[in-house]
Amino acid sequence: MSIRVGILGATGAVGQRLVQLLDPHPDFEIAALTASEASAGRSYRAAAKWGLDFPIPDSVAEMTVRATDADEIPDDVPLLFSSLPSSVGEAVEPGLAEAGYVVSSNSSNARMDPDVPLVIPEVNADHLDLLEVQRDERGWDGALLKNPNCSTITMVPTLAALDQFGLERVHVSTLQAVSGAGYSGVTSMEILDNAIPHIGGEEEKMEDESRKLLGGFDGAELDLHGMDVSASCNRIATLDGHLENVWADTAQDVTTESAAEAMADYPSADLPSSPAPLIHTFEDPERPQPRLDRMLGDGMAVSAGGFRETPEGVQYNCLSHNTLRGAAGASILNGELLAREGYL
Ligand SMILES: NC(=O)C1=CN([C@@H]2O[C@H](COP(=O)(O)OP(=O)(O)OC[C@H]3O[C@@H](n4cnc5c(N)ncnc54)[C@H](OP(=O)(O)O)[C@@H]3O)[C@@H](O)[C@H]2O)C=CC1
Ligand SMILES: N[C@@H](CC(=O)OP(=O)(O)O)C(=O)O
Repeated sequence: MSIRVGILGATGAVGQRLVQLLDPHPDFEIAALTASEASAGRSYRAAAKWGLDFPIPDSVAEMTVRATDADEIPDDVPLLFSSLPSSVGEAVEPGLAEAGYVVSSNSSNARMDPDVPLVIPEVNADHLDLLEVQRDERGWDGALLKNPNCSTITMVPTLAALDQFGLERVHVSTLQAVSGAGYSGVTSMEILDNAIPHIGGEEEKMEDESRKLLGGFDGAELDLHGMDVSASCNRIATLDGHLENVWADTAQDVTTESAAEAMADYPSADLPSSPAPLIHTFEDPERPQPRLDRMLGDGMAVSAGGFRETPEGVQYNCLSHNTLRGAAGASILNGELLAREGYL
């Protein structure tokens, strides 16, 4: 039987991707859509400025958008996917968890809170049990689970594959698509014929979140991974797909072949939205590219190529679809994990 789910921030860039991935989904059925007060009471068709290259699914087009408020969401909708602006997420997500909803959130608030699991199911599914600590500490019937930032999600599976060589330092420079800034984030006058060498807060998120994701969990507390991470984030004029240049310094010697093999062999998760293989590796040094490779694994795979040995480790490029694997698909994968592990 499918689980009834809600989408918070359903009219936005990520909310629309959630609609796309949930219509249909083997485990979930869309039962509620929320957005701001300006959209509440309108049909989804009228409220959403639909930006995907296929029609709004019939199942949601005439659904009435609700305000993002616990009183507006039916009690028989146990799981909420949240893609709200982080300031709104910060204001409403704890109240929803306290009211008994399990919230699988893509928004950046609370990602580094010590009792909030930050999860990529293929990398650190064991961190999910931090929810027991969260429920004990906060007295919640519901729960709050986060997926990481889209640039972090692109890089971390490749780092998880390399950690067998002893990761010590990581440098990363990103080339991020405009969809990452949301529909109103970057104007055409700012980005066409241009590149913007800074994305506010993004560097710090990559540096902190990757250490939490690759950290250890002993059943009570999380330890951050000991590697140093240094990031430089750049916006370029692609629509979807974040490309990243990574330098990984390792304690043990790593060859281009062993790095590529570790990534190609890195396992996917036994969940409906986890692609196999998780990481596509290319021998062609000109791949991966955003336009050619962002839809690998239905937009849920990571790809990597351009492997080169360096004096300290290995350098390579990696890519994933920022609004699918990096946002909506990441929250849904976490929802699938919550269902499998009995949290719903
Ligand atoms: N785009 C991306 O690639 C990624 C985005 N994210 C994160 O996901 C979240 C959403 O991003 P994105 O979809 O791009 O943003 P958008 O601006 O496109 O959408 C924001 C959504 O939140 C709703 N909203 C805005 N203000 C309020 C409010 N006060 N109360 C309730 N709902 C509100 C909007 O509703 P309305 O239409 O009514 O205004 C809309 O549904 C953000 O936290 C972002 O940082 C994370 C990773 C990647
Ligand atoms: N900042 C990212 C997208 C994003 O919203 O990230 P976060 O989920 O950490 O707020 C980008 O610009 O591509």
